[in-house]
Amino acid sequence: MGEPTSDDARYDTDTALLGRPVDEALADALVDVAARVADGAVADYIPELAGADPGAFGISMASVLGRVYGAGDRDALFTIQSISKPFVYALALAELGPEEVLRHVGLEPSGEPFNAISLDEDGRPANPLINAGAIVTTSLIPAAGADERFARLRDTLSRFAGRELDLDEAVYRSEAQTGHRNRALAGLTLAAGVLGTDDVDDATDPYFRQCALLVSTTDLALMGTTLANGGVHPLTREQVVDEIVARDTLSLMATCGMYDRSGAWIFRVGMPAKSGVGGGIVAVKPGEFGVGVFSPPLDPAGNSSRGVALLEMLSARSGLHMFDHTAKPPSPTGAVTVDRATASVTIALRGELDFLAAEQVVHDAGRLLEHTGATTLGLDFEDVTRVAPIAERLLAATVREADAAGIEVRVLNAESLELAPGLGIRSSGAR
Ligand SMILES: NC(=O)CC[C@H](N)C(=O)O
Repeated sequence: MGEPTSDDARYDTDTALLGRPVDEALADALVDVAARVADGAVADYIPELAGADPGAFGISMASVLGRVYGAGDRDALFTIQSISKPFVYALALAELGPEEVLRHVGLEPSGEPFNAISLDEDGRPANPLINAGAIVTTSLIPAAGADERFARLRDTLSRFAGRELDLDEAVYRSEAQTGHRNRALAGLTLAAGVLGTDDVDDATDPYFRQCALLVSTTDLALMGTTLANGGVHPLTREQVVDEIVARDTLSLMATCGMYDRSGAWIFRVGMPAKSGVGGGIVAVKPGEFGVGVFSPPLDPAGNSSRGVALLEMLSARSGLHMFDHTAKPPSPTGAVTVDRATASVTIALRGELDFLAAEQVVHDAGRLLEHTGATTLGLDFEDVTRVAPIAERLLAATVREADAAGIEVRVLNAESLELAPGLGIRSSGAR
């Protein structure tokens, strides 16, 4: 094993200097919200949930670099409930592809409660995050029967969390005995021809069990971080789902994750999220971190009252909204080398090249060529971490323009970036 490094700092931060200020900020936020918000009621339509401690309150946060922070009841276990839905949807997308999944369940916010009888004009539930759509999604997971289907779901949710998740047998049984409405929703979707199995129990039984998996806020934070990190778990480093599947899942969470409060949620908090009637919420800051919160009393929409208030406050205080204005990024143009003897100029590029960065590079290159009279332009990609497709197209078009104007462009050190050869940016090899 050797000395622990930041890469295996599991469930801990690597230094007190880094860990304490974040933990303290989260603890302060809990105290603030606990003093202000006391409304809501613990879910009791699943009898076994009624016994939850209404005072339990916890939060965890995990960055894509694998550092984990938290405060309050961060280790308490509760059932994941509907927070399982986006992760099962991710598995369905990965297994069947978006087109096939879309034939069975839609992409539209329903504006209705989580347990609504929802079928669109094609007989599909509005989206995979309300019960009807989630039950259909579960039914699509290829398996020989309910047991195998649940084993696959549990395995996937466990990979997202980075540890083996256990089942709360009592909550599962309690919902299986009383979940008549969910069985009815499954029956309706079977009649509409969109359920993936012709046995209703083969859909609802694994669904009830996926909802009864036990998680802590830390598990939720890490599950969210895996989505934030392009599908790669920040600690196990496992690619749980493809980048595009993670993106698709976050899209649904942004539009449908909080049921008929999804509009207000994205307006106020501005993060893709998913709630569950166990009192948990997961929220994601793409590219940065995941947050898990837990407080059992629910608002009328079935979202944790304190959880919603806490995330609203953190978003406002810390500027976490996905549509916050971002400042101009640092210049993508680093060191410039001019070689008068060979009439060449070389620009060292750096960071992630998005449209704005590519625009800047093209602008800077044009100016340099004008001022120096150089006829060869070197673009050195050594310190570039990624080239967005739109940036690649802009650069490729510029290379063609330059070529027509008699300027030779040399692309250096771009081997690891997998630039599309057809676009005309080809590496001339190392310097
Ligand atoms: N909103 C939820 O968390 C609902 C999940 C719960 N298992 C149900 O189907 O009713």
